[in-house]
Amino acid sequence: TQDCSDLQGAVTKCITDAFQQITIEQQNQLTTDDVVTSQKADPDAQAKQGKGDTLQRATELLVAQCGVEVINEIDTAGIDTDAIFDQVTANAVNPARVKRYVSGPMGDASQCREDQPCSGSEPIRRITGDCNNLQRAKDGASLIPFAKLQPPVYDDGIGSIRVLTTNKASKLPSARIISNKLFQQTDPYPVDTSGYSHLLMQFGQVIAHDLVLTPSSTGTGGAALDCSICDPTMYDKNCAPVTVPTGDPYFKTSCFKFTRALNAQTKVGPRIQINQQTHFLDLSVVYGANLCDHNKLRSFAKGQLKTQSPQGYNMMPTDSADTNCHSGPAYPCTLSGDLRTSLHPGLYAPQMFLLAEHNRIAQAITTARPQWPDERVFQETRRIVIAFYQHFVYTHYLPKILGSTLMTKFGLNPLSTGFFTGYNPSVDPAIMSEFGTNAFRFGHSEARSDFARVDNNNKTVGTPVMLGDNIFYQDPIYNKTAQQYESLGHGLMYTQMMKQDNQFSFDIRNRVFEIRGKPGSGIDLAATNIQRARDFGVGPYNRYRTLAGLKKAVTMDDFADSIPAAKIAMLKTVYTSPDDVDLYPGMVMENPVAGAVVGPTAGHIIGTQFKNLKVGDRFFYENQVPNSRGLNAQEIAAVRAFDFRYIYCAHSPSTTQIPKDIFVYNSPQGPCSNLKPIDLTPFLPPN
Ligand code: HEM
Ligand SMILES: [Ca+2]
Repeated sequence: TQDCSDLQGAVTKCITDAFQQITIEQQNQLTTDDVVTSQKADPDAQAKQGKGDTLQRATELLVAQCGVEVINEIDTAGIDTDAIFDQVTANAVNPARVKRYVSGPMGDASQCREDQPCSGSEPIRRITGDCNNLQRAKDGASLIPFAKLQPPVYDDGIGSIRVLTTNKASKLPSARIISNKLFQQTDPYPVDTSGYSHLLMQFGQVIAHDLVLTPSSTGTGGAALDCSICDPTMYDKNCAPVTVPTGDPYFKTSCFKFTRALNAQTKVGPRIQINQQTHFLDLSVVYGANLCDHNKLRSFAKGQLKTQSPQGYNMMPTDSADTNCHSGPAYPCTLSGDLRTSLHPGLYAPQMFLLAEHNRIAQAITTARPQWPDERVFQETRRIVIAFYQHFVYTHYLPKILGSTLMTKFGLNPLSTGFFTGYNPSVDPAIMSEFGTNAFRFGHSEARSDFARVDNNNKTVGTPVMLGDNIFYQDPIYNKTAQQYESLGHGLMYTQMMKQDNQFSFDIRNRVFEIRGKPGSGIDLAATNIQRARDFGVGPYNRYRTLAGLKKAVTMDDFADSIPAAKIAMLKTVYTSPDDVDLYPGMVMENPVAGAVVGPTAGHIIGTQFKNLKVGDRFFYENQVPNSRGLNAQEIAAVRAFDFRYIYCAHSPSTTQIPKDIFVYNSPQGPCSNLKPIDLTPFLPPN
């Protein structure tokens, strides 16, 4: 072994050994063709994994030899472990294999990235999110690591998934056991008492897909790891399948699949996860977060995004190469800015309406300014659509989720006149691990198993689409007798969502990714949320509730300031110490904040995130940042005057009336003819 006093030598030796070990392990990896995943890593993300895995192993070897303090010593000594990795792998015998490992140069030179240097005068945000921050060009860009509210707590201090209790004396219960005890729905299940519609759930998922996509680890050459193997001696180190107890009410196997988030660390130290979406609220869910995806979506004429019209319906383009798709080729899945659009049929209508409105505006601009080239029309349109979407999220979505107290506390209320002056380039907008893995997954509790199909008059036009039968099946979208996606769009407005609490619909808890006719072939999403937080090293609930002003619990009963006694009693059936309660169950058991959907802890994390997304986004629609092109006074007035409901009327031909508030299921209807398109005059300078 190497002498730890020669740090440089010890690091080099450990990286060399780690590289060798990982290379051999890769040859014995078990991969599979039939894994369906919503978290598929794109090629640029994949290119980072070999380096990440190698450096995690090197860190493990080094710590075993020199103690955990070595990580800090390396930093203090200024040793560039990234460079040592590059040296070591450059000397490796097999250049083809190394290519997959050396992510830095290869990843950055990818054709999918926008590499030109930042210039302060760029009129519109980039597709990849680069250069939003002029001091730190990569802030908020796609493929950049998640931020963290609290440092990660991996069991080994390096990167192993959290399986131990906080005092390390025993093992945490399996996430499925926790779900069985705490997350089952009563029958019938409680609906939301504020009268919110299922569309509030659905729109939340669109926002989630705009903000977060955590790529999963892959096997060699991008193959899917087989993480449904239950024997720990057999599965890859990047698998962490969830143990199913014997006698489980639904699953007959002893585990269900779970793939760890891809490790993109670039130096000796802890494991690091990245976001494949742009972190900003910028409709990357519609436009794509890298140039390769983006270019596939555009027609490159008149500013249009591609569409198609089978059976007379205006639809998104399809992706015949989508390996997740169970219903193709007869009913192909959808191509959009996010690979999860075909996850279930409820997502289609809201995403389609945004795309269709882009095309409507681009057409109007082209008609008014026929001399403008495609690129100019496209980007001007994109700028308008992102602006009214941001306005809608902060005006109509967030206040319902957070309530007025938290909206005010975090400074999230939109202005009705003038400009926001709080842009702060020192704020990192990055999505926080705690937000992506848990807090913003509160919406899973709102999702029903049944997605109603009704017409404009709320009359049934087909049998409800069951979630568990339709994960990555798109045939309901093509069903013309049941009015295609229009009836699902209406159904979302005219049914209640489930209450946001610790009850999850049967399909969310048992049938996500299930293959038709094969009960038990899917996963439990609520349990997966717990496992995902452990995967990221997100610590327990007790570490977070204090941030929201609650006291640190010493006994389980101390949770009484936020959790009702009956639910604390439930927590006691799975956890013995308050320090072990996972963040997700803690949050969904909290009483909601007055006027809010979520409780204080989720509310704190979500509020902090949307604050960072506002003050840390140079292109936020309310900004007038010196030397950056924001909306001018007339433009922002047009955005504020625009009623978002217009897009539900305009792009669903059978819709002639619309609820006063599309997020309130029984709110009075009014005619669509009262709603006007956005006034484009301010966006059309004379030339
Ligand atoms: C029918 C409804 C929904 C289904 C079937 C669904 C399914 C999923 C699945 C399979 C994942 C990946 C889990 C993992 O491997 O870690 C996920 C992640 C996530 N979901 Fe949902 N979801 C739904 C609704 C929602 C809603 C309403 C929200 C928010 C309001 C939401 C927010 C999120 C977030 C933030 C993530 C993390 C994304 C990432 O890290 O890549 N989801 N969801
Ligand atoms: Ca985004």
